[in-house]
Amino acid sequence: MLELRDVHTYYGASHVLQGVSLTVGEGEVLGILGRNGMGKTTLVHTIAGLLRPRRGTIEFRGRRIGGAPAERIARAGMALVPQGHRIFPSLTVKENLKVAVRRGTAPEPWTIDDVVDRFPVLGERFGLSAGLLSGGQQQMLALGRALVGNGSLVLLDEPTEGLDPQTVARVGDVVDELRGRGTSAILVEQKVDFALRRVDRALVLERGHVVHTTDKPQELRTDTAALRELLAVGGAPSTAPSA
Ligand SMILES: Nc1ncnc2c1ncn2[C@@H]1O[C@H](COP(=O)(O)OP(=O)(O)OP(=O)(O)O)[C@@H](O)[C@H]1O
Repeated sequence: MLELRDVHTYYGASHVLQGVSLTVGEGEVLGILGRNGMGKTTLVHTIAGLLRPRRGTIEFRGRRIGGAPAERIARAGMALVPQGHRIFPSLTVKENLKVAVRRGTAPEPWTIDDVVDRFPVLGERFGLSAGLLSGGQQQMLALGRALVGNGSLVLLDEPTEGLDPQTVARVGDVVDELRGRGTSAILVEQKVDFALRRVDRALVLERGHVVHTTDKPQELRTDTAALRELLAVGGAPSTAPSA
């Protein structure tokens, strides 16, 4: 589905991704963990085509996409839920969803009704300008927009950031459902326990390098010593069991 080989990304002279290699298989959910500023968003933006890698190759569904424009990558079946819920504030909730709908390549397509069913508050605010939604509601809308885009790979960049626990649980259900529907995903999360509960594999980024990978995320979840070493967490709120 997705393969990165030795990808390097810079901001000007600042060398942020320093040779990242990873794969995401068909229907697989990969977790990306790491402390603040370690390059997670840079990695997701490089995959989605918002940043151009200076070296290395990226293949998506058998095609080289490294350096391709974001629109082309989106059309090829990749959907991004950006950090900081980017939506169209002057469009209504309904319009935001409608303009995002694609037949796409998802194994089991999502409809606007599916999104409203999972996040009823969006249905209640259907005719409202999206800019008037709360931050959490905008995040649900951003996720909904990615879902109805029906890509075969969904990139979720901290989809639970700033959400109340009940909404975090709903987002968790949606991630589980994506996985159940056979859609591949990359889940970037600060909530380590939330992520490790629902990914098939996980990697840890540290200063632009992959310093750890596991295909047994459940084992890492309970290995507090390893978590402390890799992520400097342990007993911190982000590792507390979550839905
Ligand atoms: N537009 C930019 N220009 C220059 N440097 C940047 C830019 N965006 C990010 N960086 C730097 O790149 C590094 C990686 O940032 P990135 O946002 O990818 O990390 P992150 O792991 O996603 O962190 P967070 O969890 O805080 O979002 C940081 O040192 C950051 O300061």
